[in-house]
Amino acid sequence: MDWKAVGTFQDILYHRAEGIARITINRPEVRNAFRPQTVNELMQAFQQAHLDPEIGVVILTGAGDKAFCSGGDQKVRGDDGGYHDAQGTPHLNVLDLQMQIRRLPKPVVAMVAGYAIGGGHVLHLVCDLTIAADNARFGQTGPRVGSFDAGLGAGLLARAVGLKKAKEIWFLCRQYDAQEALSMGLVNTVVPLAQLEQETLQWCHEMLQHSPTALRVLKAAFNADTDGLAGIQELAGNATALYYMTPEGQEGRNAWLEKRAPDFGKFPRRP
Ligand SMILES: CC(C)(COP(=O)(O)OP(=O)(O)OC[C@H]1O[C@@H](n2cnc3c(N)ncnc32)[C@H](O)[C@@H]1OP(=O)(O)O)[C@@H](O)C(=O)NCCC(=O)NCCSC(=O)CCC(=O)c1ccccc1C(=O)O
Repeated sequence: MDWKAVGTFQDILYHRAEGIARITINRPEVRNAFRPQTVNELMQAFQQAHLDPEIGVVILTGAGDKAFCSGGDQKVRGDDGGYHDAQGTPHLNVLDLQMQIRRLPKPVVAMVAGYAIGGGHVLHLVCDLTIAADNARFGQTGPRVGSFDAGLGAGLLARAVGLKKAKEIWFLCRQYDAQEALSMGLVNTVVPLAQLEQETLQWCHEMLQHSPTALRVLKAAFNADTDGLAGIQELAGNATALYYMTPEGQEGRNAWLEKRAPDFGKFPRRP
């Protein structure tokens, strides 16, 4: 793959090639923990991938082979309700990033080598697919380090692995290896570390062969019940976009622009 770097970031890397965007958390010295700067840059990169018509699939990964992401950077966690940015302002913006990944109308694949822990574990969870290296380790640490994600981190985990297992993961704060993660339905496949990128790209290329609209609507459908009315809004937005592409939808707009009554009678009432 002839990856091309895009943009200038401090905490992440953004590459694109052959219809795939690869977004890398680039703080290996702290096992790719995220601070507000990291989350802001991730949100910029995901927005770029969202708007880029040449991108059909997005990979989220971490730099190096020791960690995908170790969650919120505990060294900048303040006492005032969040993680401090360079100005000392507290943030909890990883929740916006989680929703942005879910609302991005293209498949997002977590490519996990090493630790996916704490908020980093939730990040892989909110991705559509997870390809794990055989050295991957998964777990939540919140109750041990004075934190919890009672939103998607709890609810989505329960949907993925079942309620009892999700409670075990959160209440005991154990770590699980890649094979255990596979057997509980937390990841899609496990491959030797040396084959991680190749395997992930293979999955991406397979998805790129398929109808982008079908993948887009399916993703919205899979998220709709978990996200409640906001999920239905996302799913329904696809219906509106498709309706705008029909002569029937266009007749309403054209009639209004032409200052005449719309003629919807010519459109069939399909059974
Ligand atoms: C990940 C480990 C298991 C890796 O262990 P190991 O390989 O032995 O490496 P270490 O020697 O421990 O670490 C190397 C180096 O990295 C630093 N580091 C590791 N993780 C972090 C981190 N999360 N923050 C800051 N720094 C980190 C470590 O200190 C070392 O550096 P030194 O200079 O040598 O000290 C292990 O490292 C580990 O267990 N890490 C901590 C995992 C953890 O507990 N993460 C935080 C969980 S809480 C969270 O993620 C918040 C989620 C959240 O953001 C959120 C949740 C709900 C609502 C809102 C929000 C929100 O928006 O904030």
